[in-house]
Formats: sequence, structure tokens, C-alpha cells
Amino acid sequence: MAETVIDIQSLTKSYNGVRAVDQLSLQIKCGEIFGLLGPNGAGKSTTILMLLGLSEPDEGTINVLGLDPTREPIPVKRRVGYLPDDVGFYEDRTGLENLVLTARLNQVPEAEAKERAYQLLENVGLKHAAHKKTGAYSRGMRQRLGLADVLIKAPEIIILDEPTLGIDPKGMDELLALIRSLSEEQGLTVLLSSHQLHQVQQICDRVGLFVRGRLLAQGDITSLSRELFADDPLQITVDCGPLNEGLLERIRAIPGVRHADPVIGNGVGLSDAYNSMESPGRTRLIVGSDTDCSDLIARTIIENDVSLFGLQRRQYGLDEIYHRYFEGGEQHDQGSSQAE
Ligand SMILES: Nc1ncnc2c1ncn2[C@@H]1O[C@H](COP(=O)(O)OP(=O)(O)OP(=O)(O)O)[C@@H](O)[C@H]1O
Repeated sequence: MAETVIDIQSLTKSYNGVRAVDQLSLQIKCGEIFGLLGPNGAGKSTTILMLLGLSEPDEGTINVLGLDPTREPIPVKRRVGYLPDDVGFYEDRTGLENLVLTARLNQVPEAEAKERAYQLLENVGLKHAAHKKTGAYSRGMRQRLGLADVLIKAPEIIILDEPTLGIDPKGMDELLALIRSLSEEQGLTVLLSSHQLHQVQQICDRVGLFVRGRLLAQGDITSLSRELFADDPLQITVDCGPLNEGLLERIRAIPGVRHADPVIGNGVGLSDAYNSMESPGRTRLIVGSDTDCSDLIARTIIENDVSLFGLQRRQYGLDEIYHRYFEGGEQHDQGSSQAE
């Protein structure tokens, strides 16, 4: 089991009485890519600043590589690379010169600095632009250079704040793939923040959904949807012939089925199903289940000599998570959806 390299317990930070980060607890393991995802203003940057010792928590504890960033910011800075959302370079110097300068500032021996800088420029796909002034770099190129700049001091953890912001979709995919491969090759732990759930989740081992300073849920996408849509992780719509109470009970007894409700027109219920004027003899059944048991449902219906006209599965996933928590996130976090 990989060791925990970032351990956050009950972290809280307020600005002018408003909680930007509210009782955040989170553990990240060595070599993991963790996505801290949330809409604007969720508290991602505030959390990152506290992890780096650049801002002091009101309450709670943080441990980064065995260090307390508030008390030991310099050793943390040495071992943790940070890419802010808008990285600054000396615009009148080349990419190579900027990297060598960062290497020097981080006590990388002079002889090694240039070699490492060249290697990193190659790794991030900027070899061709090594001698070009960074003032002429595109946003995507600056982010790549930023990644090289973060890596030049050979950190154990890299923290990237909105790394894909302002990059076109192709550039974004390339940058994310690069982060993934760098992490795999070098065993790097990566914490990245983003409000672009769809893009970023593709490279994350786990994500945490952060809304209004609170972590609503964390895990991979499958366990997230299970946690956030615990009421019905999977919905199966069945269109079949008339159902009797006995068959309905058999369907309800299938392992994984939580409920099975016939729905016809405006009415809900078995008698409505029988008496439907719109489609006589047809029943629509909505089944909520934990697992995909659609084959068993189909078999049960057919074995009972009832016609099966259609069966549709709908799994709650990324789109539902996105709509519920990112587009209308502010409204949804106030209810009972706390799923930590
Ligand atoms: N220095 C500050 N002074 C006052 N309020 C702040 C400060 N920094 C952040 N906040 C507030 O704290 C909340 C969280 O902000 P934060 O920047 O951490 O969110 P975020 O998730 O990183 O969003 P974004 O992607 O927009 O930066 C917001 O309501 C913000 O206005």
C-alpha cells in the first residue's frame, strides 16, 4: 500500500467571516494523480496555498511529506513543485534561459542545470522552442514550460492550479497526457485543481468534488456516482406487456433491484397499467437497481410469457455529476448531499 504523502484533516479557512474551505479532510497517496474539482470560488486555490505554506489555516492540520507547511514552508517548497494558474516568465529570455535560472535558484549544480533544462524541454515537447523568447510563447507553450519549470528541481509532488485553463481542446488533451506520462515514469504524485471535470477526470486516479469549501465526495468516477446517486445508481426502463402482481414481485426479488414501479400516462400503478387507453396491454416499468440486472429482468419477463418491447439502461455518471454539482453546484451542496 502506497504511503500517504498529503494528509489534510479538518482544514478550515475563512475570509471576512466566509468559509472558503470548510472542514476539509483528504489523503493523497504517493504516485497518485488526484483531481480537486469544483466550480469557480469553490476553495481550490485557497487549499493549495495552505498546502504550500503560503496561507495559514484557521483550523485543522496539514501534513505534506511528513512536514507541516505552516511551520516548515521552505523544506516543503524544496520538495513540492507548484504551477500557478498563470505562470510568469522573463519574457525577454528564452525558454531554456528561464529554466536554467529556476534551476540555479533551486541550487541545481550549474553543469547539471543546462542538461536537465534541455531534457525537460524535450520531455514537454518544447525542444524546438528552446531558444525562442517566452514572450512569443502561446498559452499552451507557457503551460508546458511551466511544467518543465516545476520539474527542474526534481520534486516529489507537483501541485497544478488549473493547468488547462485557456488552452484549446487539443492542447489540453496533450498537456494532460503529458502530466499522466510524467507521473507514471517518475512516480510523481500530482494534485491538480480544475473546474473542467470532463477533461481532467480522464487522467485522475481519484477526484474530489469541492463545492463552496466542502468536499462533497471523493473517489473514482464509478464510486463517486454510487456515492452521489445512492438513491438509484442505475435506472432501467422496461416496456413490456401486461404485468400481474406475481410477476412484479418476481422482478422486485431479483438481486440488486431496489424498486420496480409500473408507470402509465399520468397514473402510477398496476391497475392503470392494465387499463391504459393510450397503449392497451403495455406497461412501462421503472426499475431502480444497484447493479446491472437487466438480463435477469428480461429473462424473468419472457419466461413468464409476457412480451418484452424494450429495455433501456441509464447509469448515472459523469454527466449527471457535472450537471448536479458543477452547473448548479451552489444550490446542491446545501441539502443532504454531503457524502464524505
Ligand atoms: N485573499 C482573499 N481574500 C478574500 N476572499 C478570498 C481570498 N481568496 C479567496 N477568497 C474567497 O474564497 C473563496 C474561495 O476562493 P478560491 O480562489 O480558493 O476558489 P477556487 O476554487 O480556486 O476558484 P477559482 O478557480 O475561481 O480561483 C471565494 O469565495 C473567494 O472569493
